[in-house]
Amino acid sequence: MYSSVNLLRSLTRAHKTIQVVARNYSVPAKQASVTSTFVGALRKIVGDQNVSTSDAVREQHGHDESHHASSLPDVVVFAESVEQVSQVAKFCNDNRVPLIPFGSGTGLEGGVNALEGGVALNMNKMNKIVELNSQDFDCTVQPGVMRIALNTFLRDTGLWFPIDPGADASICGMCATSASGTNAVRYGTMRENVLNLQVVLPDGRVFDTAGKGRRTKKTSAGYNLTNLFVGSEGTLGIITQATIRLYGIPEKTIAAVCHFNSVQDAVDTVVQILQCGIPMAKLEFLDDTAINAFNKYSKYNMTVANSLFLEFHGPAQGLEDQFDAVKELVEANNGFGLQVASDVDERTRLWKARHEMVYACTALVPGSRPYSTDVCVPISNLPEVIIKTKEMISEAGVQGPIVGHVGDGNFHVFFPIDREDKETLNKVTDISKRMALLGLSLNGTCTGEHGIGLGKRELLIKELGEHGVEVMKQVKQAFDPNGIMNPGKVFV
Ligand SMILES: Cc1cc2c(cc1C)N(C[C@H](O)[C@H](O)[C@H](O)COP(=O)(O)OP(=O)(O)OC[C@H]1O[C@@H](n3cnc4c(N)ncnc43)[C@H](O)[C@@H]1O)c1[nH]c(=O)[nH]c(=O)c1N2
Ligand SMILES: CC(C)CC(=O)C(=O)O
Ligand SMILES: [Mn+2]
Repeated sequence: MYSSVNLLRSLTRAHKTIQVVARNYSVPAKQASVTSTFVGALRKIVGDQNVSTSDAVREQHGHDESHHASSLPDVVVFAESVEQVSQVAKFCNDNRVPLIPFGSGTGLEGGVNALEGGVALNMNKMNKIVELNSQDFDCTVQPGVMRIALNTFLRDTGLWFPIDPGADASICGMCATSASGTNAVRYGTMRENVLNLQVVLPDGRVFDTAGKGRRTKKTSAGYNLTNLFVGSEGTLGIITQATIRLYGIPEKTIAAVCHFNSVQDAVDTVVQILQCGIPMAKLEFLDDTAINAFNKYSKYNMTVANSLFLEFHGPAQGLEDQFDAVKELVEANNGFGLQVASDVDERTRLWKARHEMVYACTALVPGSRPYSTDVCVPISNLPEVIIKTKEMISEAGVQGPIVGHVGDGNFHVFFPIDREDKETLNKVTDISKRMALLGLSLNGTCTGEHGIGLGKRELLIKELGEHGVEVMKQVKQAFDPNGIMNPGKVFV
């Protein structure tokens, strides 16, 4: 094990030595193929039962939930301990074989697709909750712990972990993609909620990004290595443990929906709610097309219009006042049909249906897969991007329901795509690119929460500029000089 300070020193040294070569950085080609000898050696490290070369298992690990075509790893390894992860990483590194960390495969940008083959590393067997510090509002989990299992475990403690990408993803996979979801407007994203990460580097070194055992809410101790790994998409190292923040389960929750004739009115309402300092837990936008898909798939009969789904969290006393203030703002902006979810079951049903929107949208085109977009802009620019996006969708004559984490200025179009339908695929790819460029021209980002993966590598250059990407590549070179970690992702 290495201390973080040693690691920082070695990175600084590495940085000095790579200054010249980094400009010519490119992911080195795979130098060794995965031979039976190589697989045999992996079996020795993790045991026979934890290595699979079967087609079914490789297929399961060669894709995520996105539209990107599968690319299968040569072999799948199931690790049972950090020591095994370290040995597997070092062995792949020594043999220059690609290593792709696999969480639960729910990503939306092709993050786990094994573009150059190699080893998919599945850590689902490492699924212990290592430590719960309820008085400090934090807990530490292994990489196989899933967010729903964590919240089930926490329920009786009065605490919860609010970051909620619709899918039941692994917490460490959520760290790797810097995930968020519907609660980010109140509780932040993974970036604000990770206190420490245990990481295995490709050369087998193990270190804790904030120092072993540290779990403070704040620190000014040097570079923020924790946030370097949040959003690193498996390209720097393997996250084998995460220490995350927890929150008290709110005493009372109110969910509500309301409707608007224009996108501008809906967004103005949201901006005014935030300006009033009302601490909303969820502020979600669904356009009329999305409500239509929502009604069909989840058997609702909601008014088909641009809509806001809202949720309030807080002490019972005072929450009704917050609701009344929001009601006034909705009405002042020509909103209508404000309705509260009648009970807990109805509230759960509403949010389940919202999280299942991706399936509601793919149900519009039988046999399709979702092609999702993820533009995020400063909220005042949101109406312009959404309105222009709706024009692009309608001009192209494709289906494209829109949902948005509007309180964060983040929205998605879910295009249901039949991959054989090349004409629609081309149109959608074109709209998706134009939307992202429009977002970038309005001070936004091409991805608020799904990551760069495969689909947004060119856009990353436009977003950060040549020097920004070059610096990122230098960081990558320092951690992963042989380019074995998830090659072909993030960078072109
Ligand atoms: C229906 C639905 C709805 C949503 C979403 C998905 C789906 C299917 N998502 C996407 C979600 O964020 C994403 O699925 C998870 O963050 C990824 O977690 P997995 O465990 O599935 O990682 P997955 O296995 O998909 O891997 C994702 C990336 O992380 C890397 N990785 C995984 N585990 C790692 C580890 N231990 N160490 C290092 N690298 C690792 C992988 O190599 C890959 O590059 C989302 N997201 C969001 O932010 N907001 C949302 O609203 C939604 N909504
Ligand atoms: C398929 C995605 C667009 C899912 C997502 O991020 C969401 O529903 O908010
Ligand atoms: Mn989302």
